[in-house]
Amino acid sequence: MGPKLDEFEVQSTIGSGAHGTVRKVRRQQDGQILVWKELNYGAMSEVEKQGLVLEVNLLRELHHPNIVKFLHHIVERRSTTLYILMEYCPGGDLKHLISKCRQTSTFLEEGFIWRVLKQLRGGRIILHRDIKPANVFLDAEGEVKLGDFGLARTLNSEASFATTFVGTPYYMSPEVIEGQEYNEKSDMWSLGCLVYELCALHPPFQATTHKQLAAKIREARYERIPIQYSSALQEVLGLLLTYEDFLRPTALMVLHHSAVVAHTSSKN
Ligand SMILES: CNC(=O)c1c(C)[nH]c(/C=C2\C(=O)Nc3ccc(Cl)cc32)c1C
Repeated sequence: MGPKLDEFEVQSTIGSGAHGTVRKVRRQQDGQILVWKELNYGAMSEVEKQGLVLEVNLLRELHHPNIVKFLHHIVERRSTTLYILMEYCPGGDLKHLISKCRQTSTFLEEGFIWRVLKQLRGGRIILHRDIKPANVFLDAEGEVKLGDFGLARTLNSEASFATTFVGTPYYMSPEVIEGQEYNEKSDMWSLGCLVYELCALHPPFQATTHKQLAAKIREARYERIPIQYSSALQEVLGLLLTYEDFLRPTALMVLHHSAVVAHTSSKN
C-alpha cells in the first residue's frame, strides 16, 4: 500500500515550471525530507493519461546514481492531481548556482565542471530530452542528479502545449532545429551547452529571437570559455558542440576521453 498525502507536511514550494510545482515535504512518520512534484492531469485525454502511467512506471524502474530517485506516486482523483515523490537534493539546481555566480562575479571550479560532465554524460538508458541547468540538482554529497525525466514527453500534449514550449530553447541541437528526430547525440549537444554555461555563466548561443538563435546554432560558432579554464575542457566542449550529430561522441566516449579520465577520480 503506497503512502497517503496526509502522511506528509508541505514545508515550502521550491520550484514551479511548465510541468508542475515542486514542493519540499516532510514525511511525518520519520521526519524524512523529500520533494513531490504536482502534475494536474485534468485536461489530459485517456491516451495521454495512459502515457503518463507508462512514464511513471518507467521512472519507478530508473535506478542510477546520477538520476534523482523516484520514490512513490500518489493520485488524488478529487483534484485530478498526480504527486510524484522524489529524493530531496539540498544543493539545489544548477540554474540557481549559475545565477549566484553571476551575481557575485565568481566562476565555478574547473574540477566541479569536470565532475558534472562525467556524471551527466547524457545518452543513458532513455533520452532525457530536456538537459538544462534547471533540471540538474546537487545532493547532500555534491553528487550531480538529473531530474524531471521523461514526463515532458507525455506533457507534450495539446492540453499542456501552451506550457510545454516555454522559455528559450538555448540548448536545442542543430538536427532538432532542422526537424530531424531527437537522438542520443542531441542530449550530448545539450550536455555541451550546459557545461559551456557552467564555464561562461551564459549559454554558448544567445539571441533575442528564436530565428536569430536558430541561425547562431546552425553556425555552431561560439566564444572560447573563459581563459582560466583549460584547453582540455575547451577541446571536449568542441567535440560535444559539433554541428553534425553523427560526429559527436557517445556518452561512453566522453566517459573514457583521456581528458575526462585525467581530470576526474575513479570515484566520481
Ligand atoms: C533554489 N533551489 C532550491 O532551493 C531547490 C532545492 C534545495 N531542491 C530543488 C529541487 C529538487 C530537489 O531537491 N529534488 C528534486 C527532484 C526532482 C525535481 Cl524535478 C526537483 C528536485 C530546488 C529547486
